[in-house]
Amino acid sequence: MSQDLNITVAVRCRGRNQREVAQKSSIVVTVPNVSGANEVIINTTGDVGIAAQLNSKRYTVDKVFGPSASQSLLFAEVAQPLFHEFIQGYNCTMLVYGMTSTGKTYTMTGDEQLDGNDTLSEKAGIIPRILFQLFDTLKEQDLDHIVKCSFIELYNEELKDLLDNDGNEQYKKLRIFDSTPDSRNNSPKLNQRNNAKKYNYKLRRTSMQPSNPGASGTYTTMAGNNNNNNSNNTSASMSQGSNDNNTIYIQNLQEFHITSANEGLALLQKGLAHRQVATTKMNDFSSRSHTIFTITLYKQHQGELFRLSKMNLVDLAGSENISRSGALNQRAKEAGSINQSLLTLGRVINALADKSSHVPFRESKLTRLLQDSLGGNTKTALIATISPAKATSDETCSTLEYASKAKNIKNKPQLGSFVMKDILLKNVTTELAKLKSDLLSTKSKDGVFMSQQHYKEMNHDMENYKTELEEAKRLIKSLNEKVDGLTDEKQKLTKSLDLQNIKTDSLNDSINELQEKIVASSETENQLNNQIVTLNESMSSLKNEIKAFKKKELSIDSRFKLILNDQLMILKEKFLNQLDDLQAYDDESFEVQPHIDNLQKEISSSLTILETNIRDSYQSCIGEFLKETPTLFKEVEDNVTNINLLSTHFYKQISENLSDISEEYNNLKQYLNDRLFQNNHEERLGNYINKTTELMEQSSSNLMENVKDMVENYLLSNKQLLIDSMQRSTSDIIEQEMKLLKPKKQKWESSIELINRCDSLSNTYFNNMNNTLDSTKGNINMSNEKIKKSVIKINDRFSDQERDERRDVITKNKNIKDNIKQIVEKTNTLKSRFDETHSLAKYSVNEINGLDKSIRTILHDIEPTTTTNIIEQNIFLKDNSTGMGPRSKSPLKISSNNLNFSEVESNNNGTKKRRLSRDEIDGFASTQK
Ligand SMILES: Nc1ncnc2c1ncn2[C@@H]1O[C@H](COP(=O)(O)OP(=O)(O)OP(=O)(O)O)[C@@H](O)[C@H]1O
Repeated sequence: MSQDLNITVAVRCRGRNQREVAQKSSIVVTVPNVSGANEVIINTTGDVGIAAQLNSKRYTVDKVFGPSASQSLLFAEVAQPLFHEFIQGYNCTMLVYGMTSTGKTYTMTGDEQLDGNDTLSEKAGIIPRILFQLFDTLKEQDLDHIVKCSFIELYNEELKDLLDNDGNEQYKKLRIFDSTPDSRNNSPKLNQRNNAKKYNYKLRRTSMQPSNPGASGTYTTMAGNNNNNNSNNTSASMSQGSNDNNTIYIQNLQEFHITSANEGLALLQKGLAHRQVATTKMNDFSSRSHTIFTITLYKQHQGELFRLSKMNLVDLAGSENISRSGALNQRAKEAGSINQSLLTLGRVINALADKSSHVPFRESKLTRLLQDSLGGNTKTALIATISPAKATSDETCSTLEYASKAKNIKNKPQLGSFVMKDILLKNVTTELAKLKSDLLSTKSKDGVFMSQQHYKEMNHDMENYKTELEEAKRLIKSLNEKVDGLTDEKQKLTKSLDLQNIKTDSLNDSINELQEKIVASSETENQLNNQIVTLNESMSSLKNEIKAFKKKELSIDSRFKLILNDQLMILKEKFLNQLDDLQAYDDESFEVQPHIDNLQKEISSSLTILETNIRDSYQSCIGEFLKETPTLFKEVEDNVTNINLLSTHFYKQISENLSDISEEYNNLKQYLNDRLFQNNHEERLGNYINKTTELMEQSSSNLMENVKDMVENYLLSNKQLLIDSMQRSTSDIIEQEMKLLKPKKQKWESSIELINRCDSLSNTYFNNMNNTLDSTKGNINMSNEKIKKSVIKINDRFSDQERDERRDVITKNKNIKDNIKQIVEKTNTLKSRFDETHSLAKYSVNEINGLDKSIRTILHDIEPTTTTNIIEQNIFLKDNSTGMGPRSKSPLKISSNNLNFSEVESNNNGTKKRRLSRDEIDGFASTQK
């Protein structure tokens, strides 16, 4: 007779997670740090002190575990006792229940991976630990045994075998059946089950093949207690509550025979991989389904007798507050389904706790599956997981409510049924034989040896497979066609992509070329700038040299003026003085004409040489100017021409490049329009590309236009700037120079006029002097004649004696003597004066030579420079054009041939000579200044 036993209820409270810490959600749950209490206190009011104690809610359970409770502690305290029952032959169920993200999966499964030494990690949950404990215990007990596993999922009220899938998504549909003994007897399905006729014939590649008995049967019970001891154990009825004979069966559920904990772990991992998990606001890996991992144990009891027991390990999906979890669409649907099934579970718990006459097991699949575990024949433990945070205190209260209620549920645990070894063996052998036979038949293709039912099922399966195969073939064909089409398209696209790549490459090349050209252009531009700088420097040096030249010119001018004026004045003064002296001897005459002629010649030749020298110096100076100026101007002109040429070349190159680019763009556009995406089904893409191309083209051409305009404007403005600045500076300089030169020229011209006037005055002076000398000579000759005639008369008058006497008389005649003496003295004085005049004239010639030398030195000092030549040439060229150029003949019209030093005022007698008045001399000097 079985004893009623309460469900064991434990509460596990984790620490606050990162989200709760981030939300600054305070801790409202009081639990021991590790374990040791059986009460959970929750203060939802926010009171402190005694008020808090009074107003807090208290929930009593069997065991309470705090945040520091380890997985091993939980296993030891809650799972291990139940495991012992299981190994004794009891059917056991362990459930984890609680709000989402409170640690249900962590508690039930935890870290299921093995470390390098094939041992479990500290974080391993209950299932891995049970598997290891089981095989360790079986090994210790050294009893014959068979262990099998199954893994089911309840997702959105749909049952799924998590171990069924073998790489494809086709799951066999699982169906729940429950039957009374009557229905079992009458049910064809039950008959099938009883006869162990239904097997899953799917061959397994691993050692974990579904094994008979029961394990591979189509019908599997959730509870191992089987009232029908004669059965082959593929069916097990389980007593539940008052209805002992109500049993749950799951059609098509597969069980896998395992021989080690590792194999069980592998199955667990495989099933978990297929479980519905999603990320929610509350949990990154939230389980969206309920799962049940079942371990079935056939353990040798006594002799040939084996005991069947089952351990159901249930990980429920978490209840969640949809508004808080932020679930939408699929997640919201899942949450609705989860909450619905949990609500039913809660009602079942309530009904069982309240010992209600009606327990709503059938209201959800979850409660139907757990029918035997809650109030049935199993030993059950429930672990309620909670969070300590205030944010979830409502859900925590609700969980604790159910947990404390569940504590009141009483089960009637029963030992599992016995199975005879021979039956087990027989079933296994039969199954093996069938499998072998099927295998052999298949291999030899000489027929089929199987039951009618099996054959029908096979046929049915075959038909299904055929249909599936046909569908698959059709699918493959259509997929192949699609693949072909896609391959063609891919090839076309690849080709066009290649072409496009080539075009892109060439475009890139063009762009690179253009960039190089732009770089070259910028270099040219730099060169131009440098040339402009050099030109500017030349201009400034030219200005400086012009300034220096002007200075020199001024100094030459002043020195020349000074020398010319002074020397000429001195010369004239001397001549005039001598003329005065000469005129003092009015009536005297002697032979001075040859000296005067010589002197005249010498002075004339000196003046001619002086004139020639001055003219030569001036002409050589001007010649230097004229020679050098064109060179510089030619250089400047060449530079400007070069700049022009370079600019034109650069502009031409840029224009060519721009037209190349524009052509490339046109080609690309043409190509994009004509060749790319011709397929109609790509129309939208084509339109889009065309639009994009147009936009690209538009923006590119805009860009190019901008660049072109910019470069063009830049070049033009540069060119214009250069020309303007050249023109401005040149014309400024020319203008300035012309302005400065104009008075100079006038002065030069006036000085030349003065020299000419001086020349004519000299000529007059010389003529006068000649005339004076001629008349003096005439007077002297006349005096001579008179003397001669007087002597002849005297001679004629007296004889020789008389002549002697007369001579004596004459000699004696003091007057005559004195007269002759006077005449001789005068003649000597005149002669000496002439000598003096001659030497003075010589001195004057020397002076003039000195003057000539000074002028030469001054002119030699002027080093004609290129820049002055430029300006001079420019000026003279300009003057030529305006009729202001240099005279073809020297302006110095000094004629030495007609050089006269005195002006003779010819009166009618031709004897009266006039001296130049002092006023005339002063007037001449002032004009010279
Ligand atoms: N006691 C604990 N100690 C350490 N970490 C824990 C504990 N409980 C839960 N966690 C961690 O909290 C996270 C959520 O846990 P878990 O996924 O097990 O919650 P759940 O209740 O199964 O949630 P859901 O119902 O959404 O599936 C996991 O990262 C888990 O490792």
